[in-house]
Amino acid sequence: MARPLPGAPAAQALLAEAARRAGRLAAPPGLALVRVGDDPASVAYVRGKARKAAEVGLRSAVHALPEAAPQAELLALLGTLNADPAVHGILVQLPLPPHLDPEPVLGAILPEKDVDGLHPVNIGRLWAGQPGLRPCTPAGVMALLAFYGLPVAGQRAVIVGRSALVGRPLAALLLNANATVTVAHSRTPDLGAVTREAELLIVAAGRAHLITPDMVRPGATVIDVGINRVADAPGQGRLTGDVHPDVAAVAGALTPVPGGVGPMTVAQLLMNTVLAAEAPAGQEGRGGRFR
Ligand SMILES: Nc1nc2c(c(=O)[nH]1)N[C@@H](CN(C=O)c1ccc(C(=O)N[C@@H](CCC(=O)O)C(=O)O)cc1)CN2
Repeated sequence: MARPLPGAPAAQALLAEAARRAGRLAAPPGLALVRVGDDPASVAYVRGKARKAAEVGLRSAVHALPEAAPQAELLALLGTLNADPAVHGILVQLPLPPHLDPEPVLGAILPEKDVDGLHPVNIGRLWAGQPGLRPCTPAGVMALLAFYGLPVAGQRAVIVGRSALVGRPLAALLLNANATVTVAHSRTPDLGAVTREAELLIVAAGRAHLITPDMVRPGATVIDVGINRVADAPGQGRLTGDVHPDVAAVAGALTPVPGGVGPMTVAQLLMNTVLAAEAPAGQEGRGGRFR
C-alpha cells in the first residue's frame, strides 16, 4: 500500500515557520483578502485564510464586494491596497463572477504584494528561474514533497492539467528543481501511456477519479490536487480527488483528498505574505528572499 502523505503536518510546519518569521518583524505582516460575490466555496476559503492568518500572527482584512461590482470598483480597491504601506500582501479570491476579467485584475496588483504569484511579472520571474512570489498551490506541493523527503531532482515528473493556477506554474517549479517535466492535459492522446512514465505524478485536472491504477507506474509518488464534490451522499456531497482510491495499491506514496494538498495552499499564502513583508520595497527581485 502507498505511503500516505497527509497535508496537515507539512502545513503545520510551514505555518510554524511563517509565525516564527512574522514574529521577528517590527510590525505584523498585513494581508488583504478580496472577494467578489457570495460563492459559498470562496466565502469559506477566504474565512479560512483569515482565521489561519490570525493564528500565525498576521493582520488580515476581508474586503467583500457585491456580486455585481463593476471592474472599475475592484480596480479602485486594488489601487488603495497597493498604496497602503500596512498591506504587504493582496489576494483576489478566484473565480471572479463572469462579468469580471481576471487578467487586468491580477495585473493591477503590485508584483511585490502579489502573494498569489499570479501577476505576469511573477509568472515571468518563475519561468526565468528568478526570485519572485510563487503561486500558493504549486509552491505548497513543492513544500509537501520537501517535508516528506521525496526526491524531485532527476525525477521524471508528469503533471496532468495545464491551468494557470496549478499545472503551468508547477511545471516551472519542478523544472527549476531539476525534474524532467511533461505536462499532459485533456487533449493528450493515450493519457495512460504518458502517466505511466511518471516517477512523480501530479494530477490537477478537475475530473474525479481520472487516474486509475492501470495509469500509474508501480512505486510512483502521486500528488492529487483535485478537489471534486461528488453528489453520492445526502447533503452537500463528498469531496474526492482526481485520483481513484485504488491507486493506493500501486503507488509508492499518495496524498489524500481531502487533507492532502488543500491545507498547503493556505499555509503557503501566509508564508508568501511573510516573504512580502520581509522584502524591503523594490528589493524583492535582488534580495533572493522570494526563492
Ligand atoms: N486567488 C486564489 N483563488 C483560488 C485559489 C488560490 O490559490 N488563489 N485556490 C483555490 C481555492 N483555495 C484557495 O483559495 C483552496 C482550496 C482548497 C483548500 C483546502 O484546504 N481544501 C480542503 C477541503 C476543504 C473543503 O472541505 O471544502 C482539502 O483539500 O483538504 C484550501 C484553499 C481556488 N481559488
